[in-house]
Amino acid sequence: MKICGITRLADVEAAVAAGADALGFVFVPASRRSIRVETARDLVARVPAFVQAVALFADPSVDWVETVIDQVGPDLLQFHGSETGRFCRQFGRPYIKAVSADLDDEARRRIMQEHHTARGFLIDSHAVSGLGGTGHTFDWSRWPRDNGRDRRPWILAGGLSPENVTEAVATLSPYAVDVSSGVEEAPGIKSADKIHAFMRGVGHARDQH
Ligand SMILES: O=C(O)c1ccccc1NCC(=O)[C@H](O)[C@H](O)COP(=O)(O)O
Repeated sequence: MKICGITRLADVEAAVAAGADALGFVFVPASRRSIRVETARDLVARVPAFVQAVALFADPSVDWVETVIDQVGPDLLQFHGSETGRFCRQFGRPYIKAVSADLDDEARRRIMQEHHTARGFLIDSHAVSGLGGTGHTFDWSRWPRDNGRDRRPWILAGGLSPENVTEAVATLSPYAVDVSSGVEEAPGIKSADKIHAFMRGVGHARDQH
């Protein structure tokens, strides 16, 4: 379970207390959840062992990614734009790639081949436009069923909330879920109550399994 778009220490603490596996920090200047490098560095320093700090980008410059790596020290990179595999690999860091749920099987397979070192793929509503964190669900019948022989994980994102996450996990059995808008009071301002409700929702789906 990843909680994305964190900007405050209180939200780091709430997500960790609720049992999040990963926390996302948005380094996309145009985003309403964009965080300053100095703030992110302080927050990441408070992330406990075994919880991953994830740095999000959308078509960044090489310099920007290197600055974030050097100054923030994320565990994982997440790319939301049209970055090539070569671009993402050059940093020598584990990364995941966001993929639009609108893509057909062939286009998605091409991206998976191109990103042959990616550690996983985030299936999201608007990734193809380089955007994310919109709070929009996609048609879950678009969820990819056939991974072929590629065993890398698919992460479900896009419009998840405490209200729909149980059904989403029970229906699609994703490797992980990623949420931002659905646990917020305002962009970048999370709600501890919603985070806990979201985690309970995931737990209900596991109980049904
Ligand atoms: O959050 C943003 O503003 C953002 C901007 C540009 C690229 C990605 C962005 N966020 C990605 C995410 O928060 C999540 O990985 C995912 O898209 C889920 O978002 P949501 O639909 O709000 O739950």
